[in-house]
Amino acid sequence: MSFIIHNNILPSHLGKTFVNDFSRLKQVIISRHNSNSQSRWLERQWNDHYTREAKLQNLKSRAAFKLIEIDDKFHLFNKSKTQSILDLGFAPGAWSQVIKSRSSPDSMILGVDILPCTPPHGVSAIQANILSRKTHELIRLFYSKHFKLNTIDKLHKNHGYFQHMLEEELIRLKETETYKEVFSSDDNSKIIKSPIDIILSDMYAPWPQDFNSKFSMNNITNNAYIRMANTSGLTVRDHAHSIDLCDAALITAIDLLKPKGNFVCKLFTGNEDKLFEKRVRKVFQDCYRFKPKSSRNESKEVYIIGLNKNEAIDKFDVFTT
Ligand SMILES: C[S@@+](CC[C@H](N)C(=O)[O-])C[C@H]1O[C@@H](n2cnc3c(N)ncnc32)[C@H](O)[C@@H]1O
Repeated sequence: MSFIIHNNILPSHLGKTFVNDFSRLKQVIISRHNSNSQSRWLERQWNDHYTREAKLQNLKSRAAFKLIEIDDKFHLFNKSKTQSILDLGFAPGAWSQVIKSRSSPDSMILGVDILPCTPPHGVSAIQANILSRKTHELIRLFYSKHFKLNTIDKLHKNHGYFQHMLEEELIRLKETETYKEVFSSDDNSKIIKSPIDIILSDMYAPWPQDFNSKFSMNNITNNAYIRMANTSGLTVRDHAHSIDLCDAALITAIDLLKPKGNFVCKLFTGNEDKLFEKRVRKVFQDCYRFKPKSSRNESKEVYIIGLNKNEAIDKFDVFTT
């Protein structure tokens, strides 16, 4: 079914080519970028141990090592247990690669990103904005085994589904007898209200788009981003934007995570981060703040880990006190 998208990992010869041509490529690329800040950024990337290691291991980005460190410490993924795992802001897909390699083959892994991106092999993906309530409904549908979405339409098998297509699909689904039977039935056992074991969010400013892609100037994508990035002053904006996305991830966890489920959320620190941590403490029995070694010292990012979601949560209480 085309709602589930598979792609293939880079052919292994690409890794070898990368190593052989490494120095030459470095010179060419750095010399093409005149501005000091661009050159400094590129220089840092080339010299960074984790960036090089990610290339060698065919990982989509160095972000993979942050999740590896988080999992080594908090033991989220289980190879011998089927888990439902949601990766928010999954593009370009390094975390999804780690999740896939550390979880059981039967686990259901869904990536959600506002940008179009083909997920790693064995991972499913939708292109949608997590700030939209409809996205939550679609995620719930995905994990509900009662539905097989889009069995015929293969139009977007390489790029995922755009939000409006998913919404059209949802409207169409609501008319079907199966939907009415499951979601309007008094038999609660059929409804999987909170189907997910682990929710991870590494969301932040959209990953640069592939400008050769026909989707690169897609308005649906860019409008949503512009709406979110509406504060002034860079550090303040980074923090405010990050808190908005963290709250969106926390609401997703309140709505869709099973009791005892676990949560990981990237946060750019600032004057509101203690408040966010306080909110996480109301939802989970245990809450930790973790800075992986692979996260650069100069970066303001930290990861908030919520373990063992509480049974009953009063959303109003979480967000008002
Ligand atoms: C730092 S990247 C994630 C990297 C990813 N964890 C990996 O390992 O490859 C942050 C992602 O969050 C996504 N994002 C930002 N806002 C979003 C939103 N409102 N809904 C869904 N995804 C969003 C961006 O498009 C971007 O791809």
